[in-house]
Amino acid sequence: MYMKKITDNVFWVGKNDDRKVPFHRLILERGTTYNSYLLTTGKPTVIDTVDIAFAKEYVDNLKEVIDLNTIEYIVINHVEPDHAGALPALAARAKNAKIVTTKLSSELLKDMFKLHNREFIIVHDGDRLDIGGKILQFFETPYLHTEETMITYSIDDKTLFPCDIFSTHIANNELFNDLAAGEYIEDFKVYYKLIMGPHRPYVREMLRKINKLEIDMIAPSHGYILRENAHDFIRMYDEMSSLVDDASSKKVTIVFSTMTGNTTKIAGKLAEGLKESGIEPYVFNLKNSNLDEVLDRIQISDGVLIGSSTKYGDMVRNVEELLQALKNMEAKGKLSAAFGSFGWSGEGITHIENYLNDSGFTVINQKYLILNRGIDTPAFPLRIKFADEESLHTAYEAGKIFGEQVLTH
Ligand SMILES: Cc1cc2nc3c(=O)[nH]c(=O)nc-3n(C[C@H](O)[C@H](O)[C@H](O)COP(=O)(O)O)c2cc1C
Repeated sequence: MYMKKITDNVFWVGKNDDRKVPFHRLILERGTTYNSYLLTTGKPTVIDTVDIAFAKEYVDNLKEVIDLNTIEYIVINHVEPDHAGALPALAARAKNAKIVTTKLSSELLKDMFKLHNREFIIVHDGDRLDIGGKILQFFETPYLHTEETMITYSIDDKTLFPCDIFSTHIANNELFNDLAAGEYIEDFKVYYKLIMGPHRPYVREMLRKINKLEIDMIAPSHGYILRENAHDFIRMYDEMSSLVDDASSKKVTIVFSTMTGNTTKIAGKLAEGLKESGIEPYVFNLKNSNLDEVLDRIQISDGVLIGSSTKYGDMVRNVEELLQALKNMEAKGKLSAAFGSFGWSGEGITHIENYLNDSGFTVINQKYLILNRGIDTPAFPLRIKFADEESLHTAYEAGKIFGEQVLTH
């Protein structure tokens, strides 16, 4: 009863959780499943585990269907404890198993579950692993749903094990989408919107990777296994991640002041990042711009980036004049962020951010990005020490992130 066949030598060994599950400040009203898979090949392999709350039950069940000492590999696609939570319990019993995962994931798992003495196999995009009768291939899919995430593809079964991607939070015993007792497409879309939507560019990247694969079945970590019309679900992700808004209709203004040109370079990189996300920004160096013209432009913008280098613990004077003037503007709904070059303390950038907050702009900073995208990125306020090449690249990335926020706001 416990182990359910998916396809040749591939079994579901997960947990159906029909409680109202608290998760990411939501209550999953229809419950969920934690789908773990056992591949009974020459080198038996487990793909993902179950929620940490069910670790003991999971291992007790699994040992009834396989000698845990024979498990060769435990593939971990994503470290969150609703997937990897039973790893320590399983690894303690499956003593010969090597843990197959990405480099970042291995570091997180070691720290989170004290697995420092365990053998890991680190895989990179496109790497393959022979599990004795089947070949698995791995693809890094960062930020879907967190930075370390990857997906596993069984070449022989034409089956994708994408972990959170293509999941649905619905407790069920039917297992397959063609057997679903009730409606599930809406929940599938809601899941996308909440978990994948904030990482839209990464969804596009993932789709480019899997489009090259032959896929008959998608076996995610939550909800139904999609064996009927698997491609319809890929198409839905494609549609939902395509921008509804025309990027060219979104307006972003970059305004800055500089003493020796370093902040000019940062503004240039931000502009490049914005262009990459599809937005052509207006860029003003305050030294040779008309303030009224700058204000008019900000008035019609969806987002504004304001920068200054730090001069004697402050921003450059004309930036403060601009910020004073912005206090009278209807800023509600506009996104904004601060940036600038500094030498040792960088107070100017913090002063700019304070002004933006006080004026009613929605300020993009680490707190905003953690709460809205679930990632701990320090993209903004963008503080660059002088202007070396490496840190200028972070400005380019920050430009892309800002663009994405504007496009999806
Ligand atoms: C007159 C002067 C005052 C400065 N004061 C500070 C300061 O108080 N704190 C700081 O972090 N950097 C300070 N710096 C360093 C600059 O912020 C740093 O060189 C920065 O890269 C300059 O960027 P910019 O070329 O865009 O003006 C100062 C530099 C100058 C020339």
